[in-house]
Amino acid sequence: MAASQANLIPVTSVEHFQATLSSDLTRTSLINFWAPWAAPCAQMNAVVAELAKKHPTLLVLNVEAEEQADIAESFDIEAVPSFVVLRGHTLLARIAGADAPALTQAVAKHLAPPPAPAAAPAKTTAPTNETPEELEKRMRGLMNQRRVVLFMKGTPDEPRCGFSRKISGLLRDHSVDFAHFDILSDEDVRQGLKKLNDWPTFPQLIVNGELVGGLDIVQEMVENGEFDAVMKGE
Ligand SMILES: N[C@@H](CCC(=O)N[C@@H](CS)C(=O)NCC(=O)O)C(=O)O
Repeated sequence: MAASQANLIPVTSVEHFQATLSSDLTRTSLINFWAPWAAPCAQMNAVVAELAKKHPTLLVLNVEAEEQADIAESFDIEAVPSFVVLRGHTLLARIAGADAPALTQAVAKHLAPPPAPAAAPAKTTAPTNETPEELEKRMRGLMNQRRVVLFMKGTPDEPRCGFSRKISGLLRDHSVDFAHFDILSDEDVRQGLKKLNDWPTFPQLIVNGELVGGLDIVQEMVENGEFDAVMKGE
């Protein structure tokens, strides 16, 4: 992604990132975590470029999340696009997903003096009155909605994590008929499935209502020839 603005900088290394941030600790910065394969990132990169143009005092750092994995990890970035607003090294706001109005608002709010006290906003969880039993029943329903179900970040057309992108691509390449569920849309299911299936990460691939595994397991199954038999029940 080319930088067309002096205040819009593609980050090339951890050292570059730290040096650029540290050059003025009073400045408000917007960090844009993106990936070249994610369509929502292309839209948001355009929004970010507009924000850089509109606010010349804002420092905008574009970080390609998988290429600069150390930086992404240090901000606990779990999916792209994700954004962090900082003043110096102080975290002012996090925005997950392609939410242009929220991003625009956060930038406007934190550019305006006086600086708000540092606060990491809580992740959004849909309010729910579900009991643990009801949640388990709902999760089991989701796991059994089709023979093969993929719990992933984003959707097969718009994945929001490299692992989810690879596994959904692999299922499509092998013509597997599968349903999917975006766990970023439901924090209760996201945390609940980790416990129910005793598996700490996503993607989670379910066949006949049972966890088969994540990307590594499925890739192994392709390599050792078990994949088609398990996925298609051959
Ligand atoms: N090696 C794992 C990689 C999956 C992974 O590390 N996923 C992380 C990042 S996308 C995750 O789901 N973390 C827990 C979470 O975000 O709730 C696999 O084979 O699937």
